[in-house]
Amino acid sequence: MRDRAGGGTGLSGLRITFRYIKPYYGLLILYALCVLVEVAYAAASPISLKYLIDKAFLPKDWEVFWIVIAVVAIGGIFNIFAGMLGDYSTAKVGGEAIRRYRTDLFVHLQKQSMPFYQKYRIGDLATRFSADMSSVERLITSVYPFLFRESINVVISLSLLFALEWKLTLAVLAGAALMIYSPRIVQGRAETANVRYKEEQESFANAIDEIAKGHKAIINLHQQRRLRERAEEQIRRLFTFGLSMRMANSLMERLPTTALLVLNGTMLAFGGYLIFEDQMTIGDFTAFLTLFMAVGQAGTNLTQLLPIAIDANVSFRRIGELLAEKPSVEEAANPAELPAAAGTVRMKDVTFGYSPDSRQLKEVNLSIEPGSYVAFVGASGSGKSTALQLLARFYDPAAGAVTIGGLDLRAVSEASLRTYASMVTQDTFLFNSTIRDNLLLGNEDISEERMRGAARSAQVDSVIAAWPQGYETPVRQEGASLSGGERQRLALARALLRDPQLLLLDEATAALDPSSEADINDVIERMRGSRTVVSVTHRLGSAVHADRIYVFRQGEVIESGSHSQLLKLGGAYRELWEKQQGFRFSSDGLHASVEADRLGKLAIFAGIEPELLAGIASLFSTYPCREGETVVKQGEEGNHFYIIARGKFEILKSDGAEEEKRVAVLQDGDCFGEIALLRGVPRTATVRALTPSIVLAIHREEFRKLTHEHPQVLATLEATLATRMN
Ligand SMILES: Nc1ncnc2c1ncn2[C@@H]1O[C@H](COP(=O)(O)OP(=O)(O)OP(=O)(O)O)[C@@H](O)[C@H]1O
Repeated sequence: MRDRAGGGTGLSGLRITFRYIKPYYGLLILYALCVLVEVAYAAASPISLKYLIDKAFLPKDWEVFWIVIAVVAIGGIFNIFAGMLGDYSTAKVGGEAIRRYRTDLFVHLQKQSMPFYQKYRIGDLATRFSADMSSVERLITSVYPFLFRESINVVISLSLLFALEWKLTLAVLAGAALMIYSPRIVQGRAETANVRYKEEQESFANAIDEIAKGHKAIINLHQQRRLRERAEEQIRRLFTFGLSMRMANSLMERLPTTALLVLNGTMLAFGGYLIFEDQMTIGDFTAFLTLFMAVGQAGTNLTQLLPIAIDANVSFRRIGELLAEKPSVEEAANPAELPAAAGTVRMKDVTFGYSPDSRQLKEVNLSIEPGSYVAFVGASGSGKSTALQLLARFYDPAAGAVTIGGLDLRAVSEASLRTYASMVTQDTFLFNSTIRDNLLLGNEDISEERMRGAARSAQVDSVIAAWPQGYETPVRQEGASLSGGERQRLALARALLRDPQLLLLDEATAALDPSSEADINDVIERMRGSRTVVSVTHRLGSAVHADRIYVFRQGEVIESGSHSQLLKLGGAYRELWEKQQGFRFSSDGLHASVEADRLGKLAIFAGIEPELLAGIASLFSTYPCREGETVVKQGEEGNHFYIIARGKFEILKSDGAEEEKRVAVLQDGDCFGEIALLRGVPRTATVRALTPSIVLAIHREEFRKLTHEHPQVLATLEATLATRMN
């Protein structure tokens, strides 16, 4: 749990407020003057009573009567104007202060690097910008001005009370200490309840964000009930914390009111005694009583501000926590500009970890010539995307350096790097605007022809043209209304429009069908010579024509060279390559088949004669899977064996009570569910598609028919699986 409230009475909030209102000192002085007028008038009114009673009513003096009435009326007019002017000053100063505070927070958030956005979830940030900012706004625009005015009011009224009757005032003051200190008894409890309530609000906002973003997966996995129960539990906690916060707040407000009642009694009794003893006139007593009522009311008002001040102070701390975060990737004090001309991109002995005690890249060295096409390949989790993100300076290396044209990226200005390099990430983000706006990103200088040219290169122009609103089609839910392939192509078109020297592609064609993928690979290859392209891909077919391929394994570059050089080397690349061979696809990618030779390379079919393998190959059917689709569910009986012809799947395990945990990622050429060929046992894990994928599947019954005629196949399979399990 973060930032649990300690003590504190809002001093840090006061200091921050002062910093933000300081530039408006002219308006602040005006406000102070207006308050003086208002307070003086409020204090003078009870005194006028003393004169009315003692000098006008009792002696029946009309002249004094009219003078007092005239003074009160003229003062009242001044008072109204002073009030209006004071309200304007506070609204203006408070509004400006909160505007600058909000902007500072927004700018600060924009400067943050990836770790910040991994630490704070959307609900955390949204709550601090909305609920917490509103609390602070209320404090600055209403509470502080009120506090200032009422404090002056109390001071002036108290001085007058002393002047009227010091003994009675002293007696009253002793009781007032009760009023001031009583709320402190519950202040700590109120603060803790307030922090808990806000944290719960934050976590509920995160839950709403999750159900909005993951609605498809939730329906698909039939998780509505589990999430509803979780939400009910959160709402219940909101209720409980809200109740204890409100009870603590109301106790804080009631204690001073109770103390005020005791004070009233004291004053009446002691005041009565002074009148009986002729130490006080009736006029003095009436004026004293009226003034005392005003002071008492002001004191009560002040104590009633306490819950609001506590609430705002907690909010100040929560916003302050964000403002204290330092970006892990910072711009140099005097940054250099990357030249427009392309330079060699290098990684020199780069070591990097997402956390201080982990190493996702270990002493990586690579060199990418200007205008070349380079591919990063390797198993899932080997560090390809991490290396690409360091080339885009989303992170800085822990050791070593990333350079472009000899300039260390840490010394380069962010603006020039973003113009020089553009990245298409795996998780395409689209703004909730139109398709056109998503492509142009506000750059109105780009002609219609250029925009369409980029869309054509990314194979998305004809798709957009087929939509009724064409380029004006609105994008909703950050692109969730579009298919994964459409999003990926739009992201590529957007990157091409920026015309970067260095194009960084992270699995940019993973969600596309084979023919669109081939078309985009053509476009990328045609860029060779004019643009440097670095492409992360797990599909080696896309890397065949690369000038240089870097093979990653566990954060290290273990091989590099051209496709033919790496095949000749006969190492990890060759092994990966062979795993991905032996599949045929229709151009729309809806149908696939596997060759008998390829089946023979799977451990479970090793040693089976080629004719029988051909028979087994013909039994496989094609299953295209949508992104997020669950192919195998943990606990359900399995009756299919699967080979991934194209795509990426995650293997998830859960021990029942806990959330599912990813234990592996499988991709092109991998297989799963072998045991289902022999018997129907519950699946030990869930398998879910990470990208649109194609799997080949064979049903146990189909396989059984074949093994009836050829029992040796079953015997081979039994033997292989038995060896694996031992
Ligand atoms: N933001 C992150 N925080 C912590 N660990 C991460 C983060 N991103 C990636 N990793 C871990 O770093 C390692 C390398 O991941 P990376 O994404 O670079 O691999 P990859 O080869 O690109 O794999 P894939 O093709 O599946 O994306 C993996 O173990 C991954 O779990």
